[in-house]
Amino acid sequence: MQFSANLGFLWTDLALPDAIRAAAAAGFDAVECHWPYEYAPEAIAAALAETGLAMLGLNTHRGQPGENGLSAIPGREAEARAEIDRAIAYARAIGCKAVHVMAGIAQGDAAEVVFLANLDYACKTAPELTILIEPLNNRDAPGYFLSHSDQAMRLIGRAGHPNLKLMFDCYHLQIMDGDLTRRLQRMMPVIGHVQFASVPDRGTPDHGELDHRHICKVLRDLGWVRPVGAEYKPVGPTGDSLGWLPELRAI
Ligand SMILES: O=C(O)[C@@H](O)C(=O)CO
Ligand SMILES: [Mg+2]
Repeated sequence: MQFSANLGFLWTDLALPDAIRAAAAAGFDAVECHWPYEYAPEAIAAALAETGLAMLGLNTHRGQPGENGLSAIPGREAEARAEIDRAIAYARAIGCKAVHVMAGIAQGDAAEVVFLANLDYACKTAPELTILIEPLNNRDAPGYFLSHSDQAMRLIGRAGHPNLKLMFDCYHLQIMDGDLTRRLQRMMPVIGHVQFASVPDRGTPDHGELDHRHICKVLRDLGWVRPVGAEYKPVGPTGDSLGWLPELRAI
């Protein structure tokens, strides 16, 4: 298996270009991030070129403090699309192939209509990119519009864009939906990226209620060859948290 270091959680003590270098030195196959916007894209592109790593994904901006994205919020369409444009431009500038469009805190039919319209805009604006949507668990992200994988599947079906995919984060989906083996098998055709962390503490993928060796074997048997996102919160220095990597890499 191959792994991508999620630099939203790993090496957060370092500036993003140095975090990319640290991930390369630790043996990761790729990197991904959340919100890189405080860094000039040239600095990120240079670190990626220097290390040979790809940046697999980045997120649209969350909005004001306390917000968690704008794309499903009625009345905020102009801001949401400006953030989609900004994320797409940034992704293009650094050669990143996926943008996670964050829905925001909203509920109901009007939110769904707005989210679908904004996803349509993102998919048409950047047909060469993968546009990701990610169900988040409602303990960490109360009120977030998208919290179940079946809900995401319905939205992807209704949107009808081949570049709209599911971010299958095993951590969130174990909390919200469970049955991850069958869910991975069933949803594989529309999965654009996979992430994981232990449940319930969002720590290293070597303890807790999820067996990550099993998850990796399921992914391997389904023909998944892309790096899986290590999106966990290390307790101490990131470099001291990588004991899981050799065993899962050997699967
Ligand atoms: O799981 C997460 O929290 C992230 O993948 C994300 O993009 C939203 O914060
Ligand atoms: Mg995630």
